Amino acid sequence: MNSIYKDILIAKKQQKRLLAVLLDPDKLLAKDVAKIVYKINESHATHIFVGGSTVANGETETLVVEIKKHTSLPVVLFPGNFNQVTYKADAILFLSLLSGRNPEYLIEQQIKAAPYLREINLEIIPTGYVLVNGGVETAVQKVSRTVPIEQENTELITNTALAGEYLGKKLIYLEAGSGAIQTVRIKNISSVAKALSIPLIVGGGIRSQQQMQLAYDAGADLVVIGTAFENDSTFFEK
Ligand SMILES: CC(C)=CCC/C(C)=C/CC/C(C)=C/CC/C(C)=C/COP(=O)(O)OP(=O)(O)O
Ligand SMILES: O=P(O)(O)OC[C@@H](O)CO
Ligand SMILES: [Mg+2]
Repeated sequence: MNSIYKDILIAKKQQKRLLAVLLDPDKLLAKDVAKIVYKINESHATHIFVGGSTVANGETETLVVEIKKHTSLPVVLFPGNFNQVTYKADAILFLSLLSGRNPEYLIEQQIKAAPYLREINLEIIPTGYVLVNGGVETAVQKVSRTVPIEQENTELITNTALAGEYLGKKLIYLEAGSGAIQTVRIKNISSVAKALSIPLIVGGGIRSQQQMQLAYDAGADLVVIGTAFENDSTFFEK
């Protein structure tokens, strides 16, 4: 029970760098799953995240089932909506969008998911989700109808993440948004990492090994790669 979070904590303590590949049920065709997951197995990835900002009912479960046929990596839900919850995954990032002021994504979605989560045996990882300006209007921003925090406002970014920890979140996910032009600035990653004692996830717009290294060096415990691998399945071979 709760082994995925425990493993993240152990990795953090041992200063092991974690890497999640984000697979979007909206974009990945069932026929391509085996090939794609094979590439992930061959890479340094430690986790597979599954989720999207806009995913039709049932698509997430179908994809998770297909992924699990081909890997022993933990499959973690990263849902944009409560309709993406499925017991077929290993864990769920139980997100609350702390940077936004839309009650739907602060608490309503979580209330909608609760009765189903009660019935199933899915590891729940309370996660504070902090969206910063990635230089374009990203899908998360559009769907959630919230304003990201400006990257210049390191203090607000840091205090938001810290408030998440004090609220009892087990992880903070610092996000520039999928396909961001500007990744989360190093200054912001390091400021948040210094303030937190819980593990820090960083994602959004990371497109090179160098950007990954910089994020880890600044204090990210887990880096998420979505678009770069979506666009080039040889990304991790480089
Ligand atoms: C806890 C439960 C059940 C749901 C969480 C609901 C919340 C708070 C969501 C946060 C806001 C949100 C819409 C997050 C989306 C996260 C996500 C999966 C982003 C990936 O975006 P893509 O779908 O890859 O965007 P593109 O299609 O533009 O690449
Ligand atoms: O698709 P990219 O830009 O890699 O972003 C990954 C993830 O942080 C999006 O929520
Ligand atoms: Mg994406």
